[in-house]
Amino acid sequence: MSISTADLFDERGDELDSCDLQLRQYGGHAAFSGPIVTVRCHQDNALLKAILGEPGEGRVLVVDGGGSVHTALMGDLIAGSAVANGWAGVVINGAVRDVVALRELALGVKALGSNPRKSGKEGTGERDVPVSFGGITFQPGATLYSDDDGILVTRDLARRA
Ligand SMILES: O=C([O-])CC(=O)C(=O)O
Repeated sequence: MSISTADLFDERGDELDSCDLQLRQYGGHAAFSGPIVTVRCHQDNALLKAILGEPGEGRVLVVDGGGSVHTALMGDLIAGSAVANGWAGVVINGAVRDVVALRELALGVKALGSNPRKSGKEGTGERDVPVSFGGITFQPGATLYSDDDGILVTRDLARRA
């Protein structure tokens, strides 16, 4: 991504929502952007793993883990599969693990924190639904822009009409 989120907001702020949640950078790409895919899951990462095993086509997976940092929703193996499948980034309202390895990957990764404890593998959760955290809603298909300053998303077009 060539333009910073701050410059983008100055240019197009009326079309963008900014996420208030202060997520940390864990990936090798500090700046990333792309169309949003969503998943909601609580301490269970089977669905997230399946999605990141699909072709990413430059998209960004937004994961609403309900703010739980009790278990890690993604580690270096799942993140490595995201890189191999062409995902631009993963934004997690929850925790990651293998943080040293994540830093080396060609992927944007933002999360609340880290925890070495693994997640369940039951496949509970929902995909392709709007998810909300940090005071904004992430709609599947909207565009997300992320860098060291924060995260912007294009606003739901239906809501603006
Ligand atoms: O398998 C998991 O639960 C997450 C993980 O550690 C990885 O992606 O490497």
